[in-house]
Amino acid sequence: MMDAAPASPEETYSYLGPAGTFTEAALKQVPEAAGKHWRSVNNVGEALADVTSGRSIAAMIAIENSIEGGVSATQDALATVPGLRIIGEYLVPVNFVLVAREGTTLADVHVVNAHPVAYAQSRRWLERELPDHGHIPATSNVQAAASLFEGSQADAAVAPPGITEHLDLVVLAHDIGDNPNAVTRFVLVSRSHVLTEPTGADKTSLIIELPTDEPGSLLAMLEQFSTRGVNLSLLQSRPIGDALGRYRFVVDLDGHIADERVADALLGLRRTSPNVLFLGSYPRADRQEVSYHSKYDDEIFIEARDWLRGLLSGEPD
Ligand SMILES: O=C(O)C(=O)C[C@]1(C(=O)O)C=C[C@@H](O)C=C1
Repeated sequence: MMDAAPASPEETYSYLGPAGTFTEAALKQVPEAAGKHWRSVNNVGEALADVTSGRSIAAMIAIENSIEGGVSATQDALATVPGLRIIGEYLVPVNFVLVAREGTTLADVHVVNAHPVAYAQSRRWLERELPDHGHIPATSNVQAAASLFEGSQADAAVAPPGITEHLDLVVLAHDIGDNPNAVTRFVLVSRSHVLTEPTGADKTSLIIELPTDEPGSLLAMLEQFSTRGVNLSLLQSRPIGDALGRYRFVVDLDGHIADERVADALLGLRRTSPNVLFLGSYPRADRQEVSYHSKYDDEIFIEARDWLRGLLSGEPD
């Protein structure tokens, strides 16, 4: 299965590796990926480039952590790399251990290797137990640990609990994450433009730019959702990067683009925002059915449209 080349692009899934990362744990939740070739890559950009170049059918990437918030590298890549669609969402509980080479004790640890998102989630423990430690960033949690064998300056690494199944390391401390209930949300990204079927328990992801220097434009954007009874589960701003004070908004909403209330909100956004990027509608990881007021049912929108069409074609009302 994993890393057993050669494999056709249709049979290949890219993920942040090497084996043992939380990203790999997320990919294990995808039934269609079972038994296929899993290509280990070093960063989100490489994973998405695999998809856009046709090297892989899909890539699994981390998009949000319950402690650290949105993964900015992922949000920025999705905003700028054209032709991508999110086709699935997966949740992985994240928990960390501090590992070192055989013979190391906690008193020997002065420098720690860690993925930046993992480091941010273990910061309180590290500052308490190793107050003068230095930090070397790693491309993934497993790579942080692997680099202890590759001449790294670090004495220890922050890694997933299963790391000792892959590498010959000792655990210096268990459960060093600042929050035992931390969860990372992953998305499966494909270049397919085929929409996933609505399930009634869906999420839609958008990236929206606002008109520059227009007072109230953020409120106008939010009204597109509130007037159609559409609930948002994520609203985050990210700098566009071309000038100070210019932001784009990353939005996740409850519902599918095939739902009338969501489609109507999208039409409103398209009219009022200079740039709306549709990243996809896909089943929610928790499979929880989306609830909304009955006045936003599909039939209500369809009836209103039929009424207008009738008026335009001269039918009696
Ligand atoms: O390094 C890993 O194990 C990953 O899967 C990456 C990643 C991330 O990019 O956020 C995933 C989950 C954790 O929150 C920390 C790191």
